[in-house]
Amino acid sequence: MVVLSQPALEHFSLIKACKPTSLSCGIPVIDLTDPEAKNHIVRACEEYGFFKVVNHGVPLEFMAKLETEAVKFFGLPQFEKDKAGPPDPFGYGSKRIGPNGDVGWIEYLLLNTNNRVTSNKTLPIFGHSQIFRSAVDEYISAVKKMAFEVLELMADGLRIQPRNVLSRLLKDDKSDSCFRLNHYPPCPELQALNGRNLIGFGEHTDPQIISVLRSNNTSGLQILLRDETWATVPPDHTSFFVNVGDALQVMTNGRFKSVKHRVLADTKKSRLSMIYFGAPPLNEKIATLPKLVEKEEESLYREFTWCEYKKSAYKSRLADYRLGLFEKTAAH
Ligand SMILES: C=C1C[C@]23C[C@@]1(O)CC[C@H]2[C@@]12CC[C@H](O)[C@@](C)(C(=O)O1)[C@H]2[C@@H]3C(=O)O
Ligand SMILES: O=C(O)CCC(=O)C(=O)O
Ligand SMILES: [Fe+2]
Repeated sequence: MVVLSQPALEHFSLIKACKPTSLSCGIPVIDLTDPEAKNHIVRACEEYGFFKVVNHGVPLEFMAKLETEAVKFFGLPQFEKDKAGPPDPFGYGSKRIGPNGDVGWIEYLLLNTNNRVTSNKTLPIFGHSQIFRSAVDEYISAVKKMAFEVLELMADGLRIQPRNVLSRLLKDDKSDSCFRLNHYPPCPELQALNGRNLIGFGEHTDPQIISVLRSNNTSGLQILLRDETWATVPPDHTSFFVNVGDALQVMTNGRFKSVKHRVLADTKKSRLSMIYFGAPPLNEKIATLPKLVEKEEESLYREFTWCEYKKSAYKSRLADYRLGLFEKTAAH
């Protein structure tokens, strides 16, 4: 990522620094080995749409290996990284997020989680390093397994059967899940911008079912609480953070809320994050789970396919409320 002089920062979103609450004690922590995990997960999804996962079973070695390889990739000369772009839909991107004018202090790699060979960007990304490719594969398969377990515990907690009602969507060979590596370089120029913060990744909800995030020990991630205040999530490089996505909000008829989140840039330290976005197959219908409504009419959302939702999401700006178009009360 090319480092910019201070006037160039004007192109990026700056926000008035507010004192965010630190949620160190408040964020729900789910221990996957706790027999009560299923109930804690449901409560966390209802109250925050977000939780931290410990005792997750993913080897720390997989996380560390992928982090090392990603740092190497983002450390390559700009012209090398650009060979792997643009991210349409997969590949390397810098500063621009999505197709509709959003920008951030970020560079990233977007990858699919199935059939990675189909992309002609694969060579510039992995051509130099089989180690990077296998670190990505190893990490994704371990995190997927953990995501399936979280979704099965969620179904148990919601008392829905079969317990794979959610996990089967991510397990499907045609699942449209994707994977993202984000690098937020330090931004020393920020120090001069008194009382302002630079946006690394603007506020948004994730469109998928769940997102599973792991980062290095640099802070930056914030979530929006029910009282509309931003809370800083203390980083923990050994744990995972799970977001409820829009599709899960619909499947639970709004009982679980997709969490609004954003990332602020740091003056001195790089942030590196890796996120698995668990999505259903493109042709899958997204609708409230029958066990969670008495009659279909009680569903707040009309039925749609993941493909329809995704198309609509990619026409929106990051901060837009994307589910609005799919609410039954919406005029369309
Ligand atoms: C502005 C956009 C970027 C995004 C596609 C979108 O039009 C709206 C949703 C954005 C988001 C957020 C979660 C994931 O990071 C992502 C890959 C996704 O599926 O939806 C991004 C999209 C992106 O960066 O292309
Ligand atoms: O990089 C992060 O910490 C979060 C990024 C994010 O929310 C996303 O990629 O959707
Ligand atoms: Fe996100």
